[in-house]
Formats: sequence, C-alpha cells, structure tokens
Amino acid sequence: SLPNSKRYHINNPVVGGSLRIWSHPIPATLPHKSSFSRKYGSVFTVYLGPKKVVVLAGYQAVKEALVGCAEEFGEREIFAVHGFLINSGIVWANGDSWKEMRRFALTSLKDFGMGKKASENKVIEECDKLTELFMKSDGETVDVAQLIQCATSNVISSLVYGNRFQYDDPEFISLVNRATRRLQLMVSPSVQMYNLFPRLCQWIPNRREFQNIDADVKKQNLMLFRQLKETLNPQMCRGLIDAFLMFCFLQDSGITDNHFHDENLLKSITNLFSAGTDTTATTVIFGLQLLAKNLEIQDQVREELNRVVRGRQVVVGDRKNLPFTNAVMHEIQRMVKIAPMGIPHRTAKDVTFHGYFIEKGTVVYPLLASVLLDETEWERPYSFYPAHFLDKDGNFVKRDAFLPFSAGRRVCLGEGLARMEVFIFLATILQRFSFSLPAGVSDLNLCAVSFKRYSCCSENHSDRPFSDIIYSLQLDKTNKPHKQTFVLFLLPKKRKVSSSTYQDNIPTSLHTE
Ligand code: HEM
Repeated sequence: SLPNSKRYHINNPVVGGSLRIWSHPIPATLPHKSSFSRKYGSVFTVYLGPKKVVVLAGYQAVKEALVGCAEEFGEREIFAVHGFLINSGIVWANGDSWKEMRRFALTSLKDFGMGKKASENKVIEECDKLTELFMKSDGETVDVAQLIQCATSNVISSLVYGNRFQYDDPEFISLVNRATRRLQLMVSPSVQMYNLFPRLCQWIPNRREFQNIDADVKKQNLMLFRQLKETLNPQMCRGLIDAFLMFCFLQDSGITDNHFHDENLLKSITNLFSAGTDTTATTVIFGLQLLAKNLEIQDQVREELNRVVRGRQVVVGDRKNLPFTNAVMHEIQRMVKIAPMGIPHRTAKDVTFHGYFIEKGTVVYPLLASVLLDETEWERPYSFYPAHFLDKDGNFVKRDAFLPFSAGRRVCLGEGLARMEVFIFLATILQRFSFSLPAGVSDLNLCAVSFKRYSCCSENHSDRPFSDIIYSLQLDKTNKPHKQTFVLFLLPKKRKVSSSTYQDNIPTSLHTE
C-alpha cells in the first residue's frame, strides 16, 4: 500500500469488514449512522478479507470520482462467482467487449423504443394487464407484489425477446424466479465469502446453486434463441435478440468484429433481465408502501392526477404538468435507495484522488445511499419529503444529488426506461386504487423494506415463492423486527379496508376508488 493512502483494518481479521459492509442493514447505515465516514472522511479504505476497497461517501466524492474521473473509476470489479476469466455481457464486463455490448444494447433498445413512444406503449400495455388482474380478483386476495414483479419483467421481455408472456406461463415464471433467486444468492453472505476466498470456499452450497441457476438460465435462453432464430425475418426486428442475431449474421459474412457471439448475447440478456426487473418492481412496491403510510401525500397525488389527467391513461408527456406527482416519484426513488452501495467499480489506472494515491485495479464502492441521504444536500434526508423536489411555487426542481442510477461511464443503462416505468406504473395504479395500512398498524419499518433484498438471502429459502421472499416486509411497531411479515394484498373492489389475516402475515389493504 502506498504511503499516502489512508488505511484501516476493520475488526474481524479473517473477513475484515466484508460481512458488515454487505449484510443487512449495514449498507444503509454505513455512510451516515456508522462512524466510518464521520471519522475517516469521504474517501477511506477498508479491507474485505484480503481485498483492499476504497469507499466513496457523500455526493461530492461520488460525483467527482464517477463523473470527474470517469475513465479512472470506470471499470467494474468482477466477482469470483461470475468467473474471473469471463468477460461477457454488460454488467460484469470491461474493456472493448463491455463497450461494444453496452453500445449495442443502448442503440437497439432505443430503436425498439427505450425512452420513445414504442416502449411507452409497452409499459402502458403491461400496466393495463396488471390493473385488469387487480380488478378481476374480486373477492380474492392477490399478491400485488408478485404481479408487479411479473409486469416489470414483461416490459424487459417485450424489449429483448419481442413478446410478453402470460403471467401464469411456466416458462415465464421460471425465468422470473431464477432471476430473483440468482440475485438473492449473489448478495448472500456465503457467496460473498466465496468471492473473497474462492479456493477455500468451493464447497459452499449457495455458490453451487448460483452456478446451477446460471446453467439453467443458459439452457432456457438457448432454447428461446433457437426459436427466435428459426423465425427470424430481417425485414421485421422483434427485439434486441433479433438485432443481435442479425449482427451475428453480418459477422459470419465478415462485416463486424468478434464480440457478437452467443456468450455475449446470453450474458447481456441475463443482465438486462436481472438489472431491469427487480429494481423497478421494488421501487414501485416500496412507493405504494410509503404512500400507504403517508395518506395525505397519496391523496394529493390522486387529486393532481384527477385534475390534470382526468380519467385518461397517464403518459410520460404528462409529467411536466404533474409537478407534485413527479416530486413524489423522485422522493420515492431517493428513499428506496435501490443500490445503496452501487455496483462495485474498479480503477482502470493509477489515480490520485482527494490527495490519496489509489493504484490501478483497486476495488471502489461508490456509496449511493450516502449521496441520496447526504446531510449537506438534502433538507430532511431521512424523511419522506417530496418538497425536496419542489420550489416555493410548487414547480418541480431537479436536484444534483439525486443519483439513484449512479453516474459516469457505468451509469444505469436502463435509466430512461426505469424512470418511465416507475412514473407510469405508479401513476396509473394510483389513479385506479388507493392504499392504506391495515387497522391497528400505525407504522411500517420502511428501512426493512428497502434492504429486505439483502436480509432475505439466508440459505434456505429456495422452496418459497419468490414474491414471498423478496417483498415480505417486517412490521415494526416497536422499532424491533417482529416475527410477523407483511405482504401487500389486493382486497376485493369496494370492500372496506380491513386487517384480515393471511396465515401469520398481516396484510395491508388495497381497494378500488
Ligand atoms: C429503478 C430502477 C433502476 C435503478 C435504481 C437502477 C440502478 C442502477 C445502478 C445504481 C447501476 C450501477 C451503476 C454503476 O455501476 O455505477 C445500474 C447498472 C445497470 N443497470 Fe440499472 N437500475 C434500474 C433499472 C434498470 C433497467 C430497467 C435496466 C434495463 C433496461 C437496467 C440495466 C442496467 C445495466 C445493464 C447496468 C450495468 C451498466 C454497466 O455496467 O455498464 N437498470 N443500474
């Protein structure tokens, strides 16, 4: 280690701070409530087992690194579980292959409408199907979270495969379940341990399960690719896979470079599916829960929607006329902190940053939660306060420290699509339904909600349905986690809000307006 880098070992001599940094709910608290950044400043080093990690905390440090030194901080750290030698796809790749795949995905998703009318239509179509299912469930309870998860998956499916699936299609259910389980495994403590000590931890069952899922996903996708290949029509590009297959065809004719191979297609599709499904679904569900807790804000959103949009379908173009709704959506995204620690970066070259020398190849964690909760940027960082995004006249204002999608070279590839989805899904659902907490429940531990993804990855959930795992929430009346879990359910139309129980869960309620 070089002389002028700050260097701190954290407690455990074997795994260092790895488990403390990664596990629930430390990611939320690391930058603010722990003493780390208060004590060591906005750039500090921790050792995760043998691995040196530079942590960036707060808006200034994160922005200066990811935007100001975009190239230096622009590589991705690849984990052992993804295979060190594999450099394919978009999320877990670097160099020319990453550049080519990212450019290709962005251009083709744009061509099929990302940020444009065509994808807006896909989101609206999915939203209609979703609310139709809510309505249809007259008399029955419905797991709203599961349906929302299917809806966001289907938006990605339409863009990549060129068609949506029925929610009860076994092919689709297994695609969604695998993506979800894969994510849970990836953040599980034992897989993190494997990433630190791959040779010693070969035996870890979660590592094997992760790689078995990868093998199944590969098999399933290769079958879907084969079907698409058989029906490929160069005159009619159905989605990203068709576009890729056409590039491969050009490659066979010697026209393009060699990054267009099956492995890159497979990994890119898996990346888009997993990066684009759970993130958006969790944001929408978290938003509904925040609004169930903040009824006045929910009513204000509905009032604005009724006044401006009236009964018709909300479209992205309405956003500029809906400043309060827009502010609420932004505040939901700020509060949910989907990727509290970002996705780990790595330095592409030696760099001197904030006076510290950081050598090429050092792992870097840009703590996005520390940006979204930065006490020097937000008036009320820990409260749900839509006024963060409103001026004194009620107009929408952008905020620099709003970086849920990160920034710089690795900024979320799906930002445009995700923003559109969150806006249309939430606004349409709120036009048609209202949400409230069950009788007798006055508060939800919303902190547990956003980090459930991290806490629910204990080793033995594989036999439970995915929505149960991902979206079951801990109720917290006393500020201590209860055993009871909470799932958002749909109650029959026009039925009074009640606190009916479901097994040992306490559902919140959703009823039609
Ligand atoms: C609310 C929803 C979403 C949030 C908050 C979110 C956030 C993020 C964040 C924080 C990163 C890491 C950026 C970095 O490394 O600095 C990321 C990367 C990525 N996201 Fe998203 N994302 C969302 C939705 C989506 C969607 C819908 C898609 C797909 C269309 C997507 C595709 C990706 C990809 C491919 C990457 C990797 C980019 C790269 O390494 O070059 N995301 N996202």
